[in-house]
Amino acid sequence: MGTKVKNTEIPLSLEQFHISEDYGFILPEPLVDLPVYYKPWMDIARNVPELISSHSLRLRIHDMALLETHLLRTHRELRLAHLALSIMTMGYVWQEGERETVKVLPRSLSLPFCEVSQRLGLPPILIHADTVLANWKKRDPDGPFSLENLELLLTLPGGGSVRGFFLVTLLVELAAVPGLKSILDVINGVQYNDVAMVTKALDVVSQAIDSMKQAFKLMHEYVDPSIFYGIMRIYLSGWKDNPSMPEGLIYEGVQEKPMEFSGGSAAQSSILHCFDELLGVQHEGSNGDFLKRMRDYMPLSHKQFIENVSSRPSLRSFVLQQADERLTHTFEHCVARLVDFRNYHINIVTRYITIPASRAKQLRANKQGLAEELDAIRSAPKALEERGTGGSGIMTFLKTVRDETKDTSISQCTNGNQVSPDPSITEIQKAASELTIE
Ligand code: HEM
Repeated sequence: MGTKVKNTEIPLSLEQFHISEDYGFILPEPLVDLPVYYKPWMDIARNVPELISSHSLRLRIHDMALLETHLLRTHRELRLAHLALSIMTMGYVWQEGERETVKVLPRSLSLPFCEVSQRLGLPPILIHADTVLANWKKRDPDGPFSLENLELLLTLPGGGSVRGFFLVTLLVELAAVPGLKSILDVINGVQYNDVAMVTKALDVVSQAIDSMKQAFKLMHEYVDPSIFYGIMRIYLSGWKDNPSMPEGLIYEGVQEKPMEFSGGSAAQSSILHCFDELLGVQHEGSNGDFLKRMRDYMPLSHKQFIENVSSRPSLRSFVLQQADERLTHTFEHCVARLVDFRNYHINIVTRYITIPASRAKQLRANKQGLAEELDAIRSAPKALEERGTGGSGIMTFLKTVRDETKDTSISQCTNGNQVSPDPSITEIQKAASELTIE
């Protein structure tokens, strides 16, 4: 079973890593407001889209008072403060698009943002744990956890598509919760040599990955690709490996040297990292480095949970050792579901980034198209055409990560576990190839 035998005596619980039994990595019932002293932040943070469209957000932030952070006491207060400061920061930096970026984040934002971030162990930039995990409330508190009954606390330019993007991702996180809980049973089952327990728990993980894909499908209904590409994406972008901010950003009053941070991306979601570690998926080279780095953009206790799962005895070795037909089949099925999820993700990325990027190039070259479409695409950042908001070169990265997942299969998918492409996927890929993507 290799060299990874550590931690075997310590029973693992979600609670010790601040992971909720009901909500997983989602912050349960985030606060909707901060103590009244922080009204100047919340007044601006609640109006970021309007202030950007009137080009007055930067002015408002220059006039904003420098507030102390010691009155923020609880974890949930700190999370809401991080969300509010991150939304203001992204708006401040990208207010005028990629052409007129700033070099310095003023001290009224940079000082409290860095203090709050330090207390949370998070970077001072917008992250998945802000916009998705801690940015929701139920309209009717007794109603269901459904898109119709959910609202964002704070938002960015892009209207209903921003709401759809963050809330659909939230539903994907929620769909993962039974799988997350079953990770503990898999680990215990391996520890006690209980093949039936491992098989049953792995089955739940597979079902959870399927439910995540079902939730993911809502993206098509709630998020418009041209709004996502042309308006929203830039506000999620960071200042690391970003050609439009090659030097990074100076956080005034914190340090004179510019700092570099990746932008917000669901690559910072802890859930797929957990499933990868459980199944033994190995991400090598620069892709592996990028994914590892994304763990520094997660709440510390979630990162520690992933590391703990990774330090447990190898499930894959256990499956090979046991040579139990049902267990092997269940393991293979689980790997195939994860490959299928990543294929679906690749196709979403094709629809929301690759196709609009290709269209943008065409429009720029021909200067022909519908006025509305031209407008949206013109404001789209050129620097992000080939890159993800986290800074990765998108397609090669995503396909390699998908292929590394396939490589975890014991039989290399030779007996009926192949992942058949979704019909909608084939259509999207056909449409994409007709647009001659480079
Ligand atoms: C319109 C919807 C989405 C788009 C356009 C999109 C785009 C991207 C891009 C461009 C990357 C490359 C990394 C980067 O530089 O940011 C990425 C990575 C990733 N995204 Fe998404 N994403 C979407 C939704 C989601 C959702 C809902 C999830 C699920 C929680 C997700 C999970 C991931 C993961 C885990 C990675 C890392 C690569 C991997 O492990 O396969 N994404 N995404």
